[in-house]
Amino acid sequence: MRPRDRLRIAMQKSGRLTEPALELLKRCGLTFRQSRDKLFCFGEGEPVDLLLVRDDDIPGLIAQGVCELGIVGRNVLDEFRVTTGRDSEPLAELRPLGFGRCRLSIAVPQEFDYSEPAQLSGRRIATSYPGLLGAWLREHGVEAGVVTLAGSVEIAPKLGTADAICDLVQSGGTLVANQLREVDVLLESEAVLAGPQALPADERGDLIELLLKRLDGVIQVRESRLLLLQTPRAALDAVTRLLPGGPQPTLLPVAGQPDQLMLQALCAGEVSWRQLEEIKKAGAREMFVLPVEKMLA
Ligand SMILES: Nc1ncnc2c1ncn2[C@@H]1O[C@H](COP(=O)(O)OP(=O)(O)OP(=O)(O)O)[C@@H](O)[C@H]1O
Ligand SMILES: O=P(O)(O)OC[C@H]1O[C@H](OP(=O)(O)OP(=O)(O)O)[C@H](O)[C@@H]1O
Ligand SMILES: [Mg+2]
Repeated sequence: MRPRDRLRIAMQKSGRLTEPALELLKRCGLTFRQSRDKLFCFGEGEPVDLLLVRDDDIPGLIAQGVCELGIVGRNVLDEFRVTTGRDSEPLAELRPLGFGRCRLSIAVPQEFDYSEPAQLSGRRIATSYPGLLGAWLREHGVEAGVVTLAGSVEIAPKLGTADAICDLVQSGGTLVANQLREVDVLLESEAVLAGPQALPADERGDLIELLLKRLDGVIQVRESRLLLLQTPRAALDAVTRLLPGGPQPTLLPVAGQPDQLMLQALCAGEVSWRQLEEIKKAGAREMFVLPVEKMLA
């Protein structure tokens, strides 16, 4: 029997999600003793250990109870749930983590005049996600051939083994390089924390709760920006209306300029150049957008 008082988290051993996942766990106060070429890393501070595996294995490891949590792309988690029929089973997406963003899309050769899914009827579609693709085709009442490939899916149309593909897209560079065009999105994906719908009724449940609280704090701070600006009192209403969401701004007087105010606002996300330009048009100036390192309300 394995001890029930330590938690195991599975994550990708080597790939796109490895560095950001480790960084996130570190920010949550978790550090690990073993070197990264090992499969198992013993947690130093908290009783939380790491399993370093292929990302495709993560949902199965959680479902089998080998580990309690996993950091994995939503694309991999949902593919597992669809193909194993574990949609309603207690394998849940506990938190979106905000990195590894990409989408699972249908792409066709440039010359394919695509306007709707029905045009895929009778065609062959190459993919590494037969479960998600099959579900999408059924949903749209399309009968198409699904050609399952482990990788290099984008080459299939050129080789004549498929008429279209269903693959991950981020910048779109891979599609352009292969004269393909993205025409439909099946799934918006990012790394997620996967785990049990119902927490284990032992120490591990308490640990998961603690970790989720820390994670929420870390994610909130990571996505927060502090906006500082100066505005004439007369423009305050207009400027305030344009501020990206968040709590009420703090206002401070500006020494020697009674008609001016210094405004400080915590924004719950990126502040774009476009938003800044709009705020400036409303009368603000001396604008600064600062990242937030730590926050204790
Ligand atoms: N171009 C991309 N940009 C951003 N995120 C991506 C991109 N491609 C894939 N991802 C996300 O990152 C996850 C891991 O991608 P990676 O290419 O490292 O996986 P892999 O080759 O399947 O690795 P493994 O060896 O663990 O099986 C994907 O499942 C997806 O969620
Ligand atoms: O839209 P883009 O920014 O081009 O990204 C999409 C590509 O990234 C991933 O492949 P990856 O680069 O991991 O190559 P691999 O699957 O061959 O390992 C994915 O499978 C796509 O091919
Ligand atoms: Mg993989």
